[in-house]
Amino acid sequence: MSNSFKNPLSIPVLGICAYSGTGKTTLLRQLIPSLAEQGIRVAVVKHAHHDFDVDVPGKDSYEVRKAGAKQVLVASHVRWALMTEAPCEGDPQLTHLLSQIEVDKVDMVLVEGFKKLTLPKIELHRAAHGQPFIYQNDNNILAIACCQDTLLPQEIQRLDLNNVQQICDFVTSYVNNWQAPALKLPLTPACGCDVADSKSLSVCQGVEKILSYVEPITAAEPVALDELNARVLATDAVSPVNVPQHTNSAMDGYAFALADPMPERFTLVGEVMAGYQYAGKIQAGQAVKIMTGAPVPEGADTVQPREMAHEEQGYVRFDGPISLGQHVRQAGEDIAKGAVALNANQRLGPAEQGLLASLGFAELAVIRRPKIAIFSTGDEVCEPGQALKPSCIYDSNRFTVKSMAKKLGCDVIDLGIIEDSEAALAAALLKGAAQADVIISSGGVSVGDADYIKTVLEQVGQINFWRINMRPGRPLAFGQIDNKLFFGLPGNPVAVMVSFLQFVQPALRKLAGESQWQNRLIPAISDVALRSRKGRTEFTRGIYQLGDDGRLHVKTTGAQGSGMLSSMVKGNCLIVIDEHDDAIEVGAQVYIQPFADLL
Ligand SMILES: Nc1nc2c(c(=O)[nH]1)N[C@H]1C(S)=C(S)[C@@H](COP(=O)(O)OP(=O)(O)OC[C@H]3O[C@@H](n4cnc5c(N)ncnc54)[C@H](O)[C@@H]3O)O[C@H]1N2
Ligand code: MOO
Repeated sequence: MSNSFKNPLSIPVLGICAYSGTGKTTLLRQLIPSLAEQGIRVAVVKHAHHDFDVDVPGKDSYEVRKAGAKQVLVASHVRWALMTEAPCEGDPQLTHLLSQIEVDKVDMVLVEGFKKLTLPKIELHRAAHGQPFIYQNDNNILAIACCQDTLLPQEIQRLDLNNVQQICDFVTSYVNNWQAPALKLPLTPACGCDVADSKSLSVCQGVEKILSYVEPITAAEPVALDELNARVLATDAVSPVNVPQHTNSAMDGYAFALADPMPERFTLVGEVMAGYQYAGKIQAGQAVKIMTGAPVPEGADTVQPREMAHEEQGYVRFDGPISLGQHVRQAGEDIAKGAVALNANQRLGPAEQGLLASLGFAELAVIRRPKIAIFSTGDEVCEPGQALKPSCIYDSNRFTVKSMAKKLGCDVIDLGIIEDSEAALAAALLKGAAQADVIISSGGVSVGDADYIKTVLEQVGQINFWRINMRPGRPLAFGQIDNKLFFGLPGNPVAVMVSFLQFVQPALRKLAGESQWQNRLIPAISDVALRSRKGRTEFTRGIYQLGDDGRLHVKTTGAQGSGMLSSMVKGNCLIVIDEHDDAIEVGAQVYIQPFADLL
């Protein structure tokens, strides 16, 4: 039986497998120097029996470990070793062990043992030992090193067990031809939408289909600078001025013309404050006292900060090295007059507002806000603030959806809770279509008896009911009512938010005129083992933080029920488990979508 293995490193990993006594260590001792001659620096991971020890009783490192230290790092100027007490059931995890290797110090890893893992291997075989071949039950064997008289099928690459140079050439060629697998990001066509079967769609197929129906709004309106947050620019913002307007000083100090050789001291001829200008021209050997932001006078090209200068009786002397142009901000160095400061179709936030203010804009043309009509369905759903009826729940979906839509700069029309009746639903859908660009409902898209929405939707528009290969958020209805977009999100509160983030968000951004937007994916190290199912993208709520190793680490928020909104509150990201993965081991890389963009 073989266990799946994914190389977490950016260098090749090659196994050497054999029954014990075949001569693995003897071969490694000869192979490693031969590889070194080829310029290949080798790391070795060796599986050992359970009570192995690298230390000797009596040594300080041994004694402190025996005293209970979970890790002991012993180091000299030539070598260091980290000993970690890590009792675990079964074999140690090779992926985790490999992540300890410093890939900038070696070119490949040879792995001895771990023969059940699906890593590429060379099998060592000695017929005289009477053991069976490993390759017959392991299709990861690249070559067999055996004695000359051993019979092997033609199709197997044969190596001479007693010819180290030949084995070295094979390994060298393997290393030289090895290519790191192409980066497969989840949620992109490259991730292999092929996994989806004919009855269901992968997440990227769903997004692609939805976006093909979205026509960006082009209508624009002038909006005051103060109100531009979350709006999308309708036209390029061309700078009417240079920023900064004048070449000015970045320090409180002295402005002068750099000379070679430098005079011993400069004659102080004046002082210039921010907001004022020095009227004259600076001559060789002269300096003016200058404040941060004040225009550098004509003739001066360099500023020395006050801390590096000594002023006495009308003169100034400078300490330390001085370079031409230091502490001088050139006119237009941030944004030049006539340059495009912000492109059309860019979403504006605080930084963009500040930049537009710095150019003197008081208002700008932006795309009109998309109008979104939102309602919840279900007789069990109650309005917050009212007494909760027996067997009912408060409506949370309308509030998460409204809030996310508002953050995306949409105008929200709240159609309330619609009872489970065909007439009420039809009326709500038609009202939404008459007033809004997009209608979003939640609930009633699965297969429950009271899911009237399906029948009604078939009457009022062209709606598709999809099964998306994802969790949470499997059922999704999408279509058009009177040329307005309709999203029927699933009822479960976490499923609503995840479906909104994956499907509604890109649609609303495109509708609002925003171009080139993509959900952000950031690599992080998983501190926990994660499970999924091949063919399904899993959106696990996670908490990411910077680890002590300076890398981003993530763990789950705990229980992941699709009705548990607390998981969205505790979390700061979704951990996206690709549809090709069914298991993520501790220490493996995963991708996360931080909530920072929207939640
Ligand atoms: N036999 C099957 N049952 C279910 C399937 C399935 O494939 N076969 N899919 C499950 C999945 S996955 C989801 S998600 C839900 C989606 O069902 P609906 O969209 O029809 O939603 P409802 O049944 O109306 O509600 C599901 C759940 O969510 C609660 N809910 C509904 N609206 C709100 C709201 N506004 N605020 C808070 N909570 C709400 C509702 O009470 C239910 O508990 O179907 C599964 N079942
Ligand atoms: O969409 Mo459902 O259970 O996947 O929440």
